[in-house]
Amino acid sequence: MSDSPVIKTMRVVPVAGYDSMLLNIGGAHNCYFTRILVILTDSAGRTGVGESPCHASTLALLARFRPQIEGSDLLRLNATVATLFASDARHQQTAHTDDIHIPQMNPEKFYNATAAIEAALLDLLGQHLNLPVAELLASGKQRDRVPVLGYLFYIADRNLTSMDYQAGHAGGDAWLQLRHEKAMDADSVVRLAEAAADRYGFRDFKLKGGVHHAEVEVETVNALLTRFPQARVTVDPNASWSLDEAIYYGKQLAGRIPYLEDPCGAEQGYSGRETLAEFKRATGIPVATNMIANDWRQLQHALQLNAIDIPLADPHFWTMRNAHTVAQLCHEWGLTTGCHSNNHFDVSLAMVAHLGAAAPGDRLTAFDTHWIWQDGQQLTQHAPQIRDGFLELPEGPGLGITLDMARVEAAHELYHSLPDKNRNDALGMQFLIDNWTFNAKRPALLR
Ligand SMILES: O=C(O)[C@H](O)[C@@H](O)[C@H](O)[C@@H](O)C(=O)O
Ligand SMILES: [Mg+2]
Repeated sequence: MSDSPVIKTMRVVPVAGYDSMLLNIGGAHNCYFTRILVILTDSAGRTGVGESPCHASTLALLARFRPQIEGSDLLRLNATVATLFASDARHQQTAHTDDIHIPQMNPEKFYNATAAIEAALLDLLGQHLNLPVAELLASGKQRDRVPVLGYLFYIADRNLTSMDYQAGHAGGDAWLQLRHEKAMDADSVVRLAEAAADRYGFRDFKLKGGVHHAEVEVETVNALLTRFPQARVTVDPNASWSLDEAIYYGKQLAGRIPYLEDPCGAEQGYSGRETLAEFKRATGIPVATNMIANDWRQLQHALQLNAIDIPLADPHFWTMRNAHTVAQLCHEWGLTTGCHSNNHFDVSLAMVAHLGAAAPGDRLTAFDTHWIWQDGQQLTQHAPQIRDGFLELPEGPGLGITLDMARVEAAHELYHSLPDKNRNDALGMQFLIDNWTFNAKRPALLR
C-alpha cells in the first residue's frame, strides 16, 4: 500500500513503579508493580504507544510478534491484528520457539500482548488521520469525559514489612499521604474516600473486598453510604464469598447499592456463571464481573444463564476494539457498560479514556481505574486528568499523549533492578500471616 506509513520499529519496554500495600484476595500488592509499554515508530516519523500488564510470558510473546509488526503497513492495521489472532499463540498453554521460551502461556497473556500492540497501532493511525482514537472505534466519540469511580482498598501496615513501600508526604494533599498509611477498618476507609473525593471529585466508590470477613466489608460499605448518601457504592470480594453468604449479605445491601461485583464464584460443582445467576435471582441485585466473562465464549455462556448485567470489559484483556464491541453489545442488548482495571501507568489511563469516550448510549457505570494510587508517577508529558469524578479525554490525535522518555527510561531501569518481576501478592502478605498462601474461596485475612 504505497500511501500508508510503514511500521519501522517496535520497542518493548517493561517498566516498574511504586504501589501501596493494598489488600485483596490474592494478598498484598507488592511495593513495586510492573507494566509493559509497546512503542512503535513509523515511516512518517511518528511514535505510537500501548500499555499492558507485565509478565515474562507476555514479553516473550511480544518478542515473537515483533517481526509481524515491523514492516507492516499502518493502514492495514486490521489485517495485522487479525494475523496475531490467527496465530497459535492465542491458545497455547506452553510454547517454544527457536530462541524464545514462553513459559506457561495462557490466553490472557496473548490478549495482553495483542492489546498493547493494537493500542499503539491505533495511536499511530489516529495521528496519521488527525483523529482521536475514540473516533476510530466503531461508534465514534460519544463524550469528552468518562465517569470513573474511587477505587478503595484496605491498606496493610507497611511498617510490618522489610519491603520498599514508599511513605506519603506529610502536609500536602491528604490523599497523597493517606494512600500510603494503614487503613484496615471502616473509619479509615471512609477517610480515604473523603481524601479521594476531595482530590478527584468522585461520586462513585468501589471497595476491594475479599480481605476481611464479609460482615466487616458490608459494615465498611454501610459506613461509606452513611458518609456519602448520594454515592453509588459497591464492593468486589473477587468471588471469595459463598453463594449463601453472597445472598445473605446481598439482601442486606439490596436497594442501597447499584450492583455487586463478583460476589460469589464456582463452588460445589457449580460454575461461577451458575452461582451468579442464582445470586441474581435470589437478590435482584445487578452483577458486574471481570472474572467469568472475559472472552466471547465466556460472555456467551454468562448471558445465556442471565448471570451478569455489567461485563467489565478491560481493554487489556480484550483489546480496545473488542472491548468497544462489548460496549456496543451492552448498548444494544440492555446491559450496562463498565471497565475493569489493574494498577497501571497513564498510557493505560489514556486507553481507558478513549474506550469510555466511544461507548455508545448512556447506560455506563463509572469505570474502574487504579490510577489514583499511582498518580504522580506518569510516563507521559501530560497525564490524562481525573476531575469532578470524570476522566477527561486527552486532547489531540491518536491517544493524545506523548511519552516522557526520561521517565520511561527511569521506570525501565527500576524494572531491571527488581528481583521479582511478575506480580506476586503473596510475598507482602507473608509479613502479616506466616506462610500465607492464596485460597480462592477465603478472604485474605481469614486463615
Ligand atoms: O488488587 C487489585 O489490584 C485488584 O484486586 C485487581 O487485581 C483485580 O483485578 C480487581 O481490579 C478486580 O476488579 O477484580
Ligand atoms: Mg473485580
